[in-house]
Amino acid sequence: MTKQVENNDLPVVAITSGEPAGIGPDIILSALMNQSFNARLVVLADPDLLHERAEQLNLKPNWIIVDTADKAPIHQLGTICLLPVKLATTSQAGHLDVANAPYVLKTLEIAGKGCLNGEFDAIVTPPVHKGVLCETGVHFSGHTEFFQALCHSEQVVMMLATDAMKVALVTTHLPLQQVPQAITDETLTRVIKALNHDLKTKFGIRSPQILVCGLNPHAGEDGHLGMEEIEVISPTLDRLRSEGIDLIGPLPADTLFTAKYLDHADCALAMYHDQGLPVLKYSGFGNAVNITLGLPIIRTSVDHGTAIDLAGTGTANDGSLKVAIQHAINMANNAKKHS
Ligand SMILES: NC(=O)c1ccc[n+]([C@@H]2O[C@H](COP(=O)([O-])OP(=O)(O)OC[C@H]3O[C@@H](n4cnc5c(N)ncnc54)[C@H](O)[C@@H]3O)[C@@H](O)[C@H]2O)c1
Ligand SMILES: N[C@H](C(=O)O)[C@H](O)COP(=O)(O)O
Repeated sequence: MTKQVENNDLPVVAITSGEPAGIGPDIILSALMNQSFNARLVVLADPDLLHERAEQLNLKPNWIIVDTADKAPIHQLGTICLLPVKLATTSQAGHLDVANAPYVLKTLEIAGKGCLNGEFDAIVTPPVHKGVLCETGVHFSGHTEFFQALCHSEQVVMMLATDAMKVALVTTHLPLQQVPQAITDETLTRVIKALNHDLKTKFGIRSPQILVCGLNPHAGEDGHLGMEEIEVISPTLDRLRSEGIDLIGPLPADTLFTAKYLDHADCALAMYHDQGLPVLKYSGFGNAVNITLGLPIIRTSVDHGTAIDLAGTGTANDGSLKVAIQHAINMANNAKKHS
């Protein structure tokens, strides 16, 4: 009886399979066989895909198949609990096939809707291949934007985190050419408010200090190297400071990511994807988590892509997936405590 109560108290975490031809299946198998998690983990995948990849990698997990998430047991080392979703066609490691794009999207949809209706407490997403999903004719920018649309969230924020630093982005998967127009007072305000809110609520930081990058080299060099800092970023930061948010910047991005600043702040906010993420990945690739802030649900992911070149070889590092699963569990436990 006691056991039953404990079981039901633990969060149910959906883990999607990601791109079936990539390393998603490999790292799911390896992470769940090598680390135990105090949660009920449900992998949304085609059982044949996982069985075949396990065979290819010479792994022999104990399989549990459930038809509903509530039947998922507490994770045990070496056990994989599957909620079946059928592939459209057999998938071969290392060979992308657009025919399986609807399968990938289906797993995300089941996870997202299941989280919204309370079936799952959190979602962890191994990597998808954006290019092959776009080949269906429907543009797919990333999980971040997919779950934003699914949850009808006005503003989401992509944040990647290691033990050493957190880096959030104002714009996400946007062509570089479109970035300057996207840095508006309205967007910056929404992003900073969502970031500040979630640093408090999801990370328990009472008064977060956020370092904000400039957009241009040397934060515009007093307008000689670009006007966005003077015309948009500084006035927005000044207004938000007057509302009580602890913001430093805009700082030149090339020196913001140094101990002098990072040691005293809680998060860095970069204006675009490749301004912030290379620094984070250089410092912690393989051990970072990607968290979508601003959603009504909990969603974490890995810090790497599909690594098609490594699928089925047994050489993919599962470190980031383990971190992503643990973060999802922590956040779900935290949310349960405060609900
Ligand atoms: N969370 C996600 O869904 C996610 C994240 C990043 C990239 N992607 C997508 O993945 C696809 C491929 O992207 P990419 O080639 O730019 O990046 P990638 O991360 O797949 O590969 C970059 C390099 O890192 C290596 N690598 C990646 N993950 C590794 C791991 N776990 N262990 C060891 N080595 C690893 C690869 O072999 C490759 O050399 C793209 O479609 C991209 O959009 C998805
Ligand atoms: N920008 C992420 C990264 O570089 O790691 C990655 O593309 C995943 O993004 P989504 O979580 O939106 O799929």
